[in-house]
Amino acid sequence: MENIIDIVPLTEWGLGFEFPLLIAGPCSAESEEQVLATAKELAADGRVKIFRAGVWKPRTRPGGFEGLGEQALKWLKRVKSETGLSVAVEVAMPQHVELALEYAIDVVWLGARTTANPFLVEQLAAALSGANIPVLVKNPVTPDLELWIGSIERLWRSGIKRIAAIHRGFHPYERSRLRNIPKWEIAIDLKSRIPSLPVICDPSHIAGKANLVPEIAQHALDLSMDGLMVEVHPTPLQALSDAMQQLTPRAFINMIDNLNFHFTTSTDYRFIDFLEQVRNRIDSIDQQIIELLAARMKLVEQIGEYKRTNNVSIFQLRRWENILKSRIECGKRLGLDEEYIKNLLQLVHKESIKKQAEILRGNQPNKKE
Ligand SMILES: C=C(O[C@@H]1C=C(C(=O)O)C=C[C@H]1O)C(=O)O
Repeated sequence: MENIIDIVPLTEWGLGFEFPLLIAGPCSAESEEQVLATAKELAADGRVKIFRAGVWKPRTRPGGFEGLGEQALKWLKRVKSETGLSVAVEVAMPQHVELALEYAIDVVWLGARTTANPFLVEQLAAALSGANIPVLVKNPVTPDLELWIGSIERLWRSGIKRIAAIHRGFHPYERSRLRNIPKWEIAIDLKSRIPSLPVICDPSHIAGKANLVPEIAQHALDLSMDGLMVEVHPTPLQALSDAMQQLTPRAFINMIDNLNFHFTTSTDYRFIDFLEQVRNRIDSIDQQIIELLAARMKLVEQIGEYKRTNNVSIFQLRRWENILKSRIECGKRLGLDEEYIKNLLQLVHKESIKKQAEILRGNQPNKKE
């Protein structure tokens, strides 16, 4: 991957954005009244900076409401002039980009199905390259970080420097409490891979149900996400798309009032001192964990040598079951989650099997083949 280091921070996008960036609006633009009423209520509150509305809707199955296209872009132009909000739409084809630019749309986003298609992203990147317009990139439907980064990279290579990612969760296949599996670790990994990239959370698509949206939005803020994109509709249950997950403007404003917006860090010297002291202790514990893992591996190697001499197989089911059971019980007594201990031990066991396999094949452990 090329080093993407020059993405413009949100606050310098020139559209009056503050941190965290709040984007809200209906899933789909359905009528001029619906669009304007929602935008006016959001604008009056003052915290939302971008009004979103889908005008081209890529539907999973044919026959659903596919958006009103150019007609709806005219309404968004009115939103802009009457409320001062910036306006954003999803684009999925180069023709969409052309029309969006013609109607002076301020920001566009690529949807989850588009991000997953490198040919399409390449075409969109070409269509957007001279436009000097910010582009938001939703994660692909599948939990594939490389594909997400690939789309961002394609846009960036075509000269777009105002880019943000939108984390909208991943397809769960089976029914779950949430509509999409968040897999927060992927959003965190993206942030570590491209530190200058703002990552915005879309709690509406992760939650799938209006009453779960605030919980997801709070979690995103707890993880230092740079903004929220939320679906807001004046009468959600009558919405032509995503009826279950949209909030009324009132409910949205209420949610924002009650969210805990954290600072990314603190300049208070007591906080800095405290953090440093505790982090020093964590550093020392991590050092000990690694030393203990190395000592454990030495013993595993001894067993491996002995198994080789005595022609005994590497994997020992009974012993492994006992280890899992006793360590999980021990962890539970100390307040540690069963799944956490299990995952950790599986990692340790996998590595010790690998080491013993090397020994059995006659290779020196640690020696490169
Ligand atoms: C080390 C051994 O070999 C394997 C590795 C184990 C471990 O890492 O603790 C446990 C059981 C075996 O599957 C052993 O037999 O004790």
